Amino acid sequence: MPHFDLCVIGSGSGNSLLDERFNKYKVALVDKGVEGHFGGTCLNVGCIPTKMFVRPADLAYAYDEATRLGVRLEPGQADWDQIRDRIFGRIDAISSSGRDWRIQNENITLIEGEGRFVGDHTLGVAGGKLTADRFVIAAGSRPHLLQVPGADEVTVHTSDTIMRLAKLPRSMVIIGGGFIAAEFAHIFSSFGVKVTVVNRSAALLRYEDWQVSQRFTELLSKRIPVRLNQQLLRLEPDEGGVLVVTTDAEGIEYEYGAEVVLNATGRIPNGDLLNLSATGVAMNAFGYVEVDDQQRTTAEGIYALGDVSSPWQLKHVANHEMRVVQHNLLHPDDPISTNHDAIPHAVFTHPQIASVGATEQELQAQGRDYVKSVQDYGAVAYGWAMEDTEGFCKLLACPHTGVLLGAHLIGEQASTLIQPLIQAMSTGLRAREMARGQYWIHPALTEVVENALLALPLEGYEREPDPVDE
Ligand SMILES: Cc1cc2nc3c(=O)[nH]c(=O)nc-3n(C[C@H](O)[C@H](O)[C@H](O)COP(=O)(O)OP(=O)(O)OC[C@H]3O[C@@H](n4cnc5c(N)ncnc54)[C@H](O)[C@@H]3O)c2cc1C
Ligand SMILES: NC(=O)c1ccc[n+]([C@@H]2O[C@H](COP(=O)([O-])OP(=O)(O)OC[C@H]3O[C@@H](n4cnc5c(N)ncnc54)[C@H](O)[C@@H]3O)[C@@H](O)[C@H]2O)c1
Repeated sequence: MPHFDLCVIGSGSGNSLLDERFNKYKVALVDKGVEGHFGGTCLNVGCIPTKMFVRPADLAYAYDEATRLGVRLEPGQADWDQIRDRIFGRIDAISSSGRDWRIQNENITLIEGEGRFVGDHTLGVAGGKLTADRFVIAAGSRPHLLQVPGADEVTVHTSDTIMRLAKLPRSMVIIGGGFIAAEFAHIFSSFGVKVTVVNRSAALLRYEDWQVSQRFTELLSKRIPVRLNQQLLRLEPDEGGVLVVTTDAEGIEYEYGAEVVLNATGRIPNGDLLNLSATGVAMNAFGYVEVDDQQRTTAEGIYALGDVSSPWQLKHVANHEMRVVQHNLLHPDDPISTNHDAIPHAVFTHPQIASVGATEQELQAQGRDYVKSVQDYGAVAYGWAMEDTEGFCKLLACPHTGVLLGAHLIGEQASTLIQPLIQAMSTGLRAREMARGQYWIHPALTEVVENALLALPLEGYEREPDPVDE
């Protein structure tokens, strides 16, 4: 049985861990692949391809905005084959050169297969077994599969398969109302597909701040049919596609037919498939591998990181945890801890959404003192240029200290505009010092952030009058 200094399970963030500082270690990298590809979710079926589809979708959808601003463009025609092949032509090449590089590394043995613990520090994989002094479990998560009658009898796509469709369908039902549903609803409807979103709860993106969730639900509902409060009953084959059958709270049944169905009902951490108890690694009640602030599991010498142990299920969180594990493996006598404060996220739909810190409903549930401000994009000069009627920046702060508690944006470039607010929350910079301690470029869209900061009704500060002539 081969023995290694270190075994890493998963070629996503786990693969990034193995830089040249690990050259002195004998390493096994075990990976079962995502849809047959090396390199994990983000590269192959996650962040990167989705955003590469969002960009052409934004351009196709810009036709609407251009018309509103007096520019006559032709309605967008998406060349699906060209877009898909351009995106995966680039991504698949990165994945396969990453795999080739690992095969060439003298100190690393790439073992392609599904690993499962069979004993203490012992992994069964590819028909054999290996042992290692240390393990890093970076096994990620997988799409939650629908457990309703008929789900096995029809083709149900997930984010793993939907981006490689052979042709653009005429119609699509998306089941779910979270990140993946929001992003693909924008992508496919911009490309001319008749999309219907069918969601179980009463609002889309319901974990966002309530005002953002409400605004997004309203905006997407103006664009495409959005059906809320729908309990999924069954799936049936239908002429040329699939019939999605649901029921509402009154028990009335509804049928939604489409050429293609996309299941976007969440992701499940992969720890349950690893037989972790064989090596003494515990999972929590939500199915995540239990880790402490140094990313150590309950078993000596075994670390976990990313989606398998992290409820945020975000790539920048997986990367941060990877760097902590990397340091702690290399410097066991001087370990560092993860910092899970002020974790931001963005949803790359239309309009974009970005958020950091607490939502208003969370602050209310915690019974915390807070003040808020909500500034419309349309109230600043760049927002006038855009004739924007949709976007806003909402800030929540401690009324006594001015420390920011949460920031939530919906609108153009929200994922970029939020960065100074993330920095303020990470460094403890207070709202008034942030607003008045630096220049804000005029008339950039960032003025919406400046104005939201100044509009917070903080103790000890008078509200500045709104500028009348800038
Ligand atoms: C459609 C989509 C869009 C996303 N967009 C964003 C975004 O815009 N921004 C963002 O921050 N996050 C986004 N995410 C989330 C992000 O992709 C994940 O949080 C991140 O990739 C998790 O990285 P990881 O290293 O934990 O796991 P992964 O990258 O999933 O790597 C896990 C690897 O382990 C392998 N594996 C699993 N079990 C075993 C086993 N038993 N034996 C051997 N190998 C195994 C898998 O095959 C896989 O290669 C998106 C996710 C999806 C699905
Ligand atoms: N931009 C990003 O950062 C990004 C993009 C995509 C995915 N991700 C990550 O991937 C994770 C998974 O995304 P997701 O959208 O699948 O999950 P999610 O948890 O965001 O949303 C799941 C949705 O499915 C609904 N749902 C669950 N079961 C259902 C059922 N039986 N019938 C109808 N609706 C049902 C839920 O109400 C919810 O709206 C996200 O949590 C996120 O961390 C991130």
